[in-house]
Amino acid sequence: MLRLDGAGRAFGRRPVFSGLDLEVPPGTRLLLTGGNGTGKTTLLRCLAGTLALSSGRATIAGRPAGTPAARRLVGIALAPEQTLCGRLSGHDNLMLLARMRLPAREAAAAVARVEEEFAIAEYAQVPAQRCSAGMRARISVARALLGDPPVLLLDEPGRSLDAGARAMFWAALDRRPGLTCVLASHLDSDRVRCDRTLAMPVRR
Ligand SMILES: Nc1ncnc2c1ncn2[C@@H]1O[C@H](COP(=O)(O)OP(=O)(O)OP(=O)(O)O)[C@@H](O)[C@H]1O
Repeated sequence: MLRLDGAGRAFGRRPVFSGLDLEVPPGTRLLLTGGNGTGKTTLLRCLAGTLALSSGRATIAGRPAGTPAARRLVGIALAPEQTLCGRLSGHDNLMLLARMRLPAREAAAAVARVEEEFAIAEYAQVPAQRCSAGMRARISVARALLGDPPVLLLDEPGRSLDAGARAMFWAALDRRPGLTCVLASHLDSDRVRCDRTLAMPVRR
């Protein structure tokens, strides 16, 4: 479902990773681990297509990462507390993406479903800029699931979530067994929820 062939990314002359080969079969949950600055976010951004690789190739179901065909297959929550439109309510943030991803007649039902899954309803009408970091993270992760994309890319989804919200997150993933998921996390509790681990190498 997701593939890297000799993938590398550098900033200036400084490589973050290089020569990375990876194959993630459909339905796999891959955990990215590694200390601060080892390149987890950079790799996720290259898979999402918001950052280009410096070398090699990344594909989503055979489509080059970043192309419209690949982006349509991917749900993204890369900075879960920061990527909402602050002036819009959580509900309107969700509706905005639902309308882009789904036929108009399906958008409201899809939003209602994720609002229920993440218990968002009670603050769904509050502007996102007045929500707490954890509330915004819930909305962002819920948003990534809209339209049931086959691939999910998540950067530390549990960082701001309380224990209950983390349980909701994993339950939502368990309800979607075919989903291919790559997530970066520093939490030991996430390791047992994933099938495979990729430890980003430390560079000096
Ligand atoms: N836009 C950028 N310009 C220059 N260097 C960058 C840029 N973005 C990231 N880097 C560098 O790339 C390296 C990897 O950063 P990245 O954010 O991918 O690490 P990470 O593993 O996600 O870290 P953390 O666990 O702290 O979130 C770091 O050395 C960082 O300074």
